[in-house]
Amino acid sequence: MSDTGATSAAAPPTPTHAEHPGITVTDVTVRYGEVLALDGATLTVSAGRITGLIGMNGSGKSTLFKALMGAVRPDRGEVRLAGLTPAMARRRGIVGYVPQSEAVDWAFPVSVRDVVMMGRYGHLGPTRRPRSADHAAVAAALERVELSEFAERQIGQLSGGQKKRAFVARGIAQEADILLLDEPFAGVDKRSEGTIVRLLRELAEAGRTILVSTHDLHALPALADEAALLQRRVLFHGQVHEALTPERLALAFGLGADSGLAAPGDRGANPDPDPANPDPDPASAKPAATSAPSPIPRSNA
Ligand SMILES: Nc1ncnc2c1ncn2[C@@H]1O[C@H](COP(=O)(O)OP(=O)(O)OP(=O)(O)O)[C@@H](O)[C@H]1O
Repeated sequence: MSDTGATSAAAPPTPTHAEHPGITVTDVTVRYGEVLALDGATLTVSAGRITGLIGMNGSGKSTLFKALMGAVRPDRGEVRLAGLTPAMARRRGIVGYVPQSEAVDWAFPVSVRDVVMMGRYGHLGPTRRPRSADHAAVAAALERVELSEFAERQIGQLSGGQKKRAFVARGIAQEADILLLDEPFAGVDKRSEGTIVRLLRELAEAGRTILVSTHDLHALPALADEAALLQRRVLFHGQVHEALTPERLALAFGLGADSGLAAPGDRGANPDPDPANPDPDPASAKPAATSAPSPIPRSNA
């Protein structure tokens, strides 16, 4: 664990797959014209761990995912997935991606089964036709996310949570070593959230490397082993309960430490969330009833 700002300048040599099967982001800077989206971001995600990536709107979370998927090329620095460049990792089917809902054309005429089958493309033989093993893998993935009965539905006709589960099933069918999930809980009902959290924990225990961006700090202790606070660069990376202190959250969300922004573990002092805003976005959250800097207990310890 570390407050990583001080260490980001020293770029370590690129690890090989054998040395590091997870994700390494080394001193990555990304600009969109005049906009500096990432500024020397450095992060290591170990295999078998789930890391929550948290930061306010515009802090660079999606840009980091795009860099990991090779959709944007860093101006400086490098990313490696299992020691490979994004293009190589994608070609080898090592990395699975659950995109933000806004990034998907839900009107596209594909069924839920088709979407999950996309995860099998890297496994198809020269004929590019799915074989019985591929159909079986898709059926098993659909069952794991509890979507078997929706398999033939057009993907856009699912609820927000079901759509996310369909993309998680795609990653499961792909058997990807590394899973990237951009805001998997946005617009998701509690049942879907619970299903996704449980599945990701199972996948991590099976050795997968998982990076999840989320605004839902309350989901984080049950979900993640570690948390990384992003504000163009990684301000802190360590145990979840160490990241979710009022001081560190204030740093990441650009508020004064005395703003009253409470860590999820402080919920006990305010057990009934505002029914109009049950899962407040911390960037816009009104001050909670307590500002006591008590670290939260990890429920996955
Ligand atoms: N294609 C683009 N062209 C120009 N600026 C962009 C582009 N994409 C993102 N940005 C800017 O880069 C910064 C980082 O954006 P990014 O989408 O990575 O943030 P984010 O943390 O994912 O935000 P959110 O939580 O709102 O999804 C923002 O200032 C954003 O306006």
